[in-house]
Amino acid sequence: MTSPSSILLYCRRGFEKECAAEILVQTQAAGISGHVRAKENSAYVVFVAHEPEILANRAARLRFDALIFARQRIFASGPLADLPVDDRITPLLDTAAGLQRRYSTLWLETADTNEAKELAAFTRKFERPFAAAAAGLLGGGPQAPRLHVFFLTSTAAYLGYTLPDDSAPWPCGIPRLKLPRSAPSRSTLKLEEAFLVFVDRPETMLRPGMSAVDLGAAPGGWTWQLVRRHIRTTAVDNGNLDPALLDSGLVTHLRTDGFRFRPSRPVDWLVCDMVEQPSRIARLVADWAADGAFRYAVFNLKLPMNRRYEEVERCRGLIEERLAAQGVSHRLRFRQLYHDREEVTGFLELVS
Ligand SMILES: C[S@@+](CC[C@H](N)C(=O)[O-])C[C@H]1O[C@@H](n2cnc3c(N)ncnc32)[C@H](O)[C@@H]1O
Repeated sequence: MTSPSSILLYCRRGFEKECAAEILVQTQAAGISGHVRAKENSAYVVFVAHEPEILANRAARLRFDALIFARQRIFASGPLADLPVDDRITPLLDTAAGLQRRYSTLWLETADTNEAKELAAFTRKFERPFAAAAAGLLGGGPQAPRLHVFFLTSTAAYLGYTLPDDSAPWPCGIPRLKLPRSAPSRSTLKLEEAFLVFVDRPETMLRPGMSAVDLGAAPGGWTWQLVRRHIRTTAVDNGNLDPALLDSGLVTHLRTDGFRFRPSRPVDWLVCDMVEQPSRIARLVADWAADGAFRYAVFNLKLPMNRRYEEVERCRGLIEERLAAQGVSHRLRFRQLYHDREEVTGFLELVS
């Protein structure tokens, strides 16, 4: 078998620098030396390992969940350039057979840019003959690695694999969510995606009858997601809420300052989408957590234009430091969701 030479990461267009910085930090911590190729606005980044065997041996130390800006992370070979137009299949199959014995499924992908999307017609046409030729390699069962071919052009591609329990479960790392007709804002998709990404035990973590506070709730897209799950919600915002939410009987609207409000009793969920300095939001969440005022929190950090990775790490540090001082066990993660723009979403779970 051949070791993958690279780590291919998909990210939001314009966030290549952040994605590159974090994979360098993560690989360095794991003792994997290499360099990064990141072209501005390409929506992907490649970490090239100087010694592929070391990458293969230490890959398990690189948890996908720990990355913030990567939508997907693939252990890859390539790029395979100059694929012959009359037979792209043979070199791709040879490379796939060298990396893993069997795969569960095949995903043909491109970067999330308008230019790359023009390749979609090509990949759609190529998929069927390629899948037929790869049949012997596919069918490895749901836990087997997924085979990814990431086309840069119709004759150049990276080829690699993801492990189902340590990667994003969607092609291109993008969950295709439909905006529900009755939701009061597009923002609703951010919380829906956050639940998909962070909530690993929905039956216990999102139960009907639970309680929540939504800070910066108007017009109500996040509250809508909570109400949909029959969670009693205190929605805090000076702005107006969609009247249909109030009619649900599950929502109390308070026109007050989200930085001053505190519930009289701990709630199950704190969600927060106020437009404010990230460190101010991080301190607020840390304050609530230090008092045990929630079990789970989802909060959005609007990022400044510069030093975005550093800013998220600073916010992480603020929360970690505070909770360490209080001796509060917890799980803290950040992810730039597909529905996030110049922002990332945090998730904090207090562990009893
Ligand atoms: C991005 S919007 C929230 C959208 C909402 N999550 C949704 O899905 O419809 C930000 C909201 O935060 C509110 N906000 C900003 N600062 C606030 C504060 N200090 N207290 C309460 N609400 C605040 C604004 O009034 C605004 O409605």
